[in-house]
This record gives sequence, C-alpha cells and structure tokens, in this order.
Amino acid sequence: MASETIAIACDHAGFDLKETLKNELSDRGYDVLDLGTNGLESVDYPDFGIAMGEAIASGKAKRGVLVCGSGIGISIAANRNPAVRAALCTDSLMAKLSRQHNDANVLSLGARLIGIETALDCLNAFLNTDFEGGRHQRRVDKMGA
Ligand SMILES: O=C(CO)[C@H](O)[C@H](O)[C@H](O)COP(=O)(O)O
Repeated sequence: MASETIAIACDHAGFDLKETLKNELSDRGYDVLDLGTNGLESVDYPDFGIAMGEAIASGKAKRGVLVCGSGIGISIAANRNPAVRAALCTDSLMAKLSRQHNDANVLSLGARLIGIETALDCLNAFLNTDFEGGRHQRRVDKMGA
C-alpha cells in the first residue's frame, strides 16, 4: 500500500520545528511534501499558508502541518482556502478534538509558544484520531457549504 503524503509548510519562525516534524513524519513512513520555507531568512507566512491551501485543494496531500511563530497567521492564510480546515493547537487534546469534532485536515503549531514534546504530542493526536461524524458531520458540512 502506498504511504500517505503529508504536506508541511512554515515561515522562518517555524523552520526549525518544521524540520523536526518532517523527520518525524518520514520516520513514521509518511511521504512528506515540503512546501518551504527552507531556512531562517525572514519570509511572509501568507505565502506558505496559501501554498498549503493549494496542496490540499489539488489533492497533492489530504492532510498537512503548518508552523509559524504563533501558528496564527499561517493558519488564517491557509483557512482562506475552502478546502482547508486548519486547527491551531497548543496541546494534544486540542489536536484530538480538532479531528474528532472538526475533521481538521491541517494542524497548525506555534514554534515560539510550544516545545518539541508538545508539538510531537499534537502531531501524534492529529495523525491518529478519527473524525467522529454524526452530529459533527452536519456542522462540518455547513462550513463547506
Ligand atoms: O503569524 C504570526 C503571528 O500571528 C507568526 O508568529 C509569524 O511567525 C510572526 O509574525 C513572524 O514574526 P517576525 O517578527 O517577522 O519573526
């Protein structure tokens, strides 16, 4: 069976954490679609949030991970694409609920706000929690309408 592709993108503030998460995803057997940025030089998070939106909308990846300093700006940018349900999470319960209730397809993290262990906990919950459907499906449908 082909492995799933996970898209990943960041700005300069999220670069180090993005590299850590990219390695973690590869170690877990995922194919990683790295949308940049690829260094510490200052860049603009909307460019990378928009790239994530395009990767999800085109089907190049079904799920993605975003990182900026706070996780806020890059998730706002990605969520402007109707195909994206990006959830900014600061702990694993938020990541779990974003999957169970919101069918989040993009996890957004703030590299200046959380440590690596919390980020990995969030990633784990995001990857391994199923959407519950039922009443939540109706609400997710309304967001996509
Ligand atoms: O979008 C953000 C804040 O909502 C991110 O934290 C950015 O990474 C941050 O704004 C970048 O700030 P910098 O001072 O240009 O490094």
